[in-house]
Amino acid sequence: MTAAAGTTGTDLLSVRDLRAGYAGTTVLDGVDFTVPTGAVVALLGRNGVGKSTFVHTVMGMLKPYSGSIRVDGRELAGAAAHTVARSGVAIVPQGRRVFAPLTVEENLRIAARASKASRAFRGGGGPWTPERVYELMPRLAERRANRGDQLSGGEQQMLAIGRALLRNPRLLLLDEPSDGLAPAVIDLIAELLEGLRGEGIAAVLVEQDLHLAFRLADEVAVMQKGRIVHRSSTADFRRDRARAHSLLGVG
Ligand SMILES: Nc1ncnc2c1ncn2[C@@H]1O[C@H](COP(=O)(O)OP(=O)(O)OP(=O)(O)O)[C@@H](O)[C@H]1O
Repeated sequence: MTAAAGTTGTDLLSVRDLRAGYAGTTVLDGVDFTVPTGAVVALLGRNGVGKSTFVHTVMGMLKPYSGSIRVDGRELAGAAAHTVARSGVAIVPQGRRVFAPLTVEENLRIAARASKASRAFRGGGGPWTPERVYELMPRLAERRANRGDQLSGGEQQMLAIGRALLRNPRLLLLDEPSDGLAPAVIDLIAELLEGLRGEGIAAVLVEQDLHLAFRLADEVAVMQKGRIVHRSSTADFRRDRARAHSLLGVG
């Protein structure tokens, strides 16, 4: 992932005037959002403003009422999740959601099979395989015979990231990877995600942990009531503490 703030490259993800919600209620109320190719954009905001709803809608897990979602120029609003996945988008869902009764190895093999069946690899540091995931995360290699529900929260998060990588994504949607993890474990996850920067994978990082967001993101966007109300480089956002406080209620 290369530094992106201020770059003039094309946007890998371009979302315009996106409206979505549940059973007729409006949660996303005209979201405009972009991710430059290879960049990491943190999506911040207080609880309940619609961040998870946004990533679910981009992933095709929730159909939007209206608006545009383009990945590499291709319109995907309303497309099914498997079609979005074929376009190179993968999600690491909040709460991890690994297959609890299956081993680490089985979780990874299933993800690898689904990926192989659906599409070809498209660039970067070679296709992801379970072996490559183990190289990146030796902890998972040690636990390969353990069931999903026998893993620690941090190991489950690694497994969820590994499963997403096996989709060979160009764009990762990370929904609160720090959720429920101890600070030392968050640090491990941060190191892992930093290690991916060389792969050229772009990311939307939904995070409540500002330290983690600032450490990983090139740019910051803030959502309030289903709209993006602020966008800047991470460096500018960090400098303007008063603004961060007014937008997020933190100092
Ligand atoms: N499956 C659902 N059905 C109905 N309403 C939902 C559903 N999921 C979320 N909502 C509602 O949509 C709104 C936005 O929720 P969402 O989870 O997207 O917010 P968020 O910014 O990700 O919050 P958090 O940081 O707490 O996860 C909330 O009012 C929530 O109650």
